Amino acid sequence: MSPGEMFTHFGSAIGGLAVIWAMFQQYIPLQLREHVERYTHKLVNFVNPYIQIVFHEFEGEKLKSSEAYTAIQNYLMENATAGAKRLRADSIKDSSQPLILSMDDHEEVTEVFKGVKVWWSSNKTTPKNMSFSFYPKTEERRFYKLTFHWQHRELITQSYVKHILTEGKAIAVKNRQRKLYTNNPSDNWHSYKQTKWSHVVFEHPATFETLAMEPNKKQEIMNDLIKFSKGKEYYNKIGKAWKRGYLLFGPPGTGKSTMIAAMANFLNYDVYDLELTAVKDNTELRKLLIETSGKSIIVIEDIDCSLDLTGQRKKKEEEEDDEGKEKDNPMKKMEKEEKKRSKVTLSGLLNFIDGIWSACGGERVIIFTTNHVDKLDPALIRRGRMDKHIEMSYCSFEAFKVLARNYLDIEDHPLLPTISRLFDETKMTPADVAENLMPKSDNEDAETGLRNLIEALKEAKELEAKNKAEEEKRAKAEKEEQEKKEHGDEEEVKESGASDKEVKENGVINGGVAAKEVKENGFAA
Ligand SMILES: Nc1ncnc2c1ncn2[C@@H]1O[C@H](COP(=O)(O)OP(=O)(O)OP(=O)(O)O)[C@@H](O)[C@H]1O
Ligand SMILES: [Mg+2]
Repeated sequence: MSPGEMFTHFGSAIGGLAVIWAMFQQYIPLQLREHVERYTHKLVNFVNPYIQIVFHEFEGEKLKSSEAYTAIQNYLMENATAGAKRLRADSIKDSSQPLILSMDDHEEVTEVFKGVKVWWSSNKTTPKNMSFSFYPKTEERRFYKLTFHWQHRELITQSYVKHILTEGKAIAVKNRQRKLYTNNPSDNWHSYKQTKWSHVVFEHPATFETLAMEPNKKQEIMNDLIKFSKGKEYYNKIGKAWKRGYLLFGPPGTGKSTMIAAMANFLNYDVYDLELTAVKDNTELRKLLIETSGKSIIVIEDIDCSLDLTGQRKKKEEEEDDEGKEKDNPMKKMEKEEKKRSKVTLSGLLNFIDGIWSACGGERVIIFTTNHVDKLDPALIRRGRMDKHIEMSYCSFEAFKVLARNYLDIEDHPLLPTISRLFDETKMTPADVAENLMPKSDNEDAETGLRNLIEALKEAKELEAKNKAEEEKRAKAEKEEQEKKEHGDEEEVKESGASDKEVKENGVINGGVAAKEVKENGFAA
C-alpha cells in the first residue's frame, strides 16, 4: 500500500469513528451514555498507569491566586521551556535582559527528575455555559497538569513537588520585578479576568540616600522599617497582624510621595496605590485588600481629599436642612445619591486597616499621606492603625546638604554658611530647593546652582517679611476697627444710659406729678 492510500484509509477510519461517536451522542439515552462514559473512564484508569496532579491558578473560591501555581510557572519558565514549541513572551525587564518565555496554553513539556520522566502541560478551561456574554474570558481558569507513572508516586509527590516549589520561589525572588499597582474601577472588574489591580513595573529611582531629611530622622525610619520587615516571629508572639501603618503629613512638595518610593526601594516591596474614589463601597475595598500580595506597601495619597471624613460627622440638623433643599432640586438629590453609592465609609476604611481581614497575607505596610493632618478623624490615625506619624517639613540646612550632594556633587563650598543662615531665617520646600539647584544648561556649574538658591531664598525671605508686615498691618487695622466699634458702642451706651436716666427721672417726675394729682384730686383726670 502506498503512503497516499494509507492516508486515505486512515482518514476514512477516523471519519467512521466520528460518525459512530456522533450517533452515540445523539441516539443513546443520556443515562445510558453516562454509564458507558463512567465505565470507559474506569477502564482507562485501570489500564492507564499514569497519575495526574492539577495545580489551579486560583484557590479559595478564586479569592486568592495560588502560590504553587506561580512557583510552577516560574520554574517552568526557567527550566522547561527549552522543550516547548509554542512559547509566550512575557514582560521584559529592560532592553539588556533576554526575553522571558513561558509555555503557551495547551503546550506540553517533559522533564527528568532523578531519572524519572514527568510531563507538564499548561491548560485552561472555559465553562460550558453557552449563554452570550460580552466578557467571554471572565470565567477562564488556568491550571498546570503534572503527569507521571504511578510507580514513582512517592518520589514525585514528596520530593519533586517540593523541589519545584522551592526552586520556583527562589527564581521568583531572583527575577523579581517590583510592581506598581493601581485599582481598576469596579465597573471593569468583569472585563479583564478577575484582576482588580492593574500594574506596571515599579521604577522610581528615589532612595533614602537621595531623600533630603535630617539624618537622625531618616535613620530612625530606616531602623523602624528593618525591624518591621524582620519581625514575623515577633508579631506572631505578640499576637498582632504583621503590618505597620505610617502617616506622612506636611505641606505640598516636602517629599511625601518620594518617601514612599524610597521605602519601597529600601524594603524591596511592591506598591499598591489605592485610589479610594474609584472604590464603590466597603465590600469592594475588602476585595481589593485580599487581592494584594505580601511584601507590599499599600498607599492612600491625600486621604483628606479622597474620603469625606468630615461628612461622616455632619450634624443631623444640617442633613435635614439639606433634605429640605433637595426636595426643591432633583439634580442635587441625584448627585447626592450617586455620591452615596460610591462611598467608602470611615468605618470601612478602619476595617480595611485593622479589621479581621487585614491580617490576610501579612507583611504589609500601609501609608497615608495628607497635607492637613488636623482634618483627619482621630480614630483613623490612632496608634495601631497609623503606628508611626512622620512629619515631612520644610527644608532644613541638613536636608539641603543631601540635595547639594545629589544635585551638584558638592560636600563643601564657601557659599554654604550664607545658605545656612538663610535657611534659619526663611522656609522653603525641598521641591523648590531642588528645582533651584538643578542645572538648567550644560554651562551651569555648582556655584550657579547655589547662587540661584541664595537668590530664591532671599526672595522668599523678602516675600515672607512683606506678607508678615501686611498681615500685621491688617491685624492692626482690624484691631483698631474693633476698638473703634467697641468705643462707639460704649459712647452709645453712655448716651442711651443718660437718656434712660432722663426718661426714668422724667417718668418718675411725671409719674410723681400724676400720682400727686390723683392723690390731690382724689381721681385721675
Ligand atoms: N525630601 C526630599 N528629598 C528629595 N527630593 C525631594 C524631597 N521633597 C521633595 N523633593 C522633590 O520634589 C518633588 C516633589 O516631591 P513629592 O512629590 O515627594 O512631594 P509631596 O510631599 O508628595 O507633595 P504633595 O503633597 O503635593 O503630594 C519630587 O520630585 C522630588 O524630586
Ligand atoms: Mg505627593
